[in-house]
Amino acid sequence: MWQAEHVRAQLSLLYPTCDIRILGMTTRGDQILDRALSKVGGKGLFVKELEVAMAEGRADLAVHSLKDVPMDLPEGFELAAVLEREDPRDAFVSNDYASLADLPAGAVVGTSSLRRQALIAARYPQLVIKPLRGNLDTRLGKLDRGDYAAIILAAAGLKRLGLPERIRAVLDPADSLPAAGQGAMAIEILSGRSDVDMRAVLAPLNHEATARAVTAERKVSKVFGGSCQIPLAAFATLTGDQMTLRAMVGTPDGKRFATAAASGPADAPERLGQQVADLLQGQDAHDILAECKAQADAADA
Ligand SMILES: NCc1[nH]cc(CCC(=O)O)c1CC(=O)O
Repeated sequence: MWQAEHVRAQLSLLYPTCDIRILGMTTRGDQILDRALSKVGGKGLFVKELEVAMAEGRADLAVHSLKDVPMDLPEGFELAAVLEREDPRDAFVSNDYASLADLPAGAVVGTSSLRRQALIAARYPQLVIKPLRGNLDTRLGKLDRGDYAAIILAAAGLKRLGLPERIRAVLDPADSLPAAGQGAMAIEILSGRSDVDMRAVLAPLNHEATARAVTAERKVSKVFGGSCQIPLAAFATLTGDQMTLRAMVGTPDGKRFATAAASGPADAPERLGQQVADLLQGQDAHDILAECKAQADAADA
């Protein structure tokens, strides 16, 4: 809702005579809270209902966290704008400890993200990772109740909701490489409407540097099937007209990783994404993916 309000405010400034209303919606991703997203089957868990609303003419655009948007949208939909990125990093949140390194052996860390789980297990094998789902308030509530010694959240969500003081430490991307698209919002529309050029309407909201970075990141994710079922990270940074992209795939237990990085012209983000994905494939990414599947099957059994 914060994100929708943010877009509405920007559009109101651009188009003061336009009446912009928010149609609040709940998605399957919001409703199913007893399972990790990696275990809830299907793609687009946070976007499908919004697409249905657009297809039925009840909404003209949908505001998403880009991290939750599938790499391939259903036929007839497209992303019209990517907004300037908020902090892309993961945040360490705790009432008692200052950082992951501070936690005693056996301390319980909350996250339902396979990526965060793998990264923590690799660096801090003495910690215990337990699932944590729900919106931000729910997750913070569970921490405050004492269910966890610490939890890991996206810094972007905490900052947007005015809770930056809950961040005890931001995780350095070198230790905890962000998910593709983390911290960025995207606006989705129906393609090819004849009555109004929505792309042109929304173009002023597009942030070109962010759009390029996330295009490279999402390309890596796409090559690996673009799902929440494997620990995958991809993070691009821009310096002038050059882009550097780093990515990793690993196993949920944190025992195996493939990592890769490359730089290239910022105006060819897909090529850079493919290049980094190829570098990952050149390592034992294939084996790692097979092992992810084995670990998921074992966890389900
Ligand atoms: N469905 C999970 C999700 N999707 C986007 C964000 C955070 C906000 C962002 O990345 O823009 C989160 C929560 C989290 O990672 O803690």
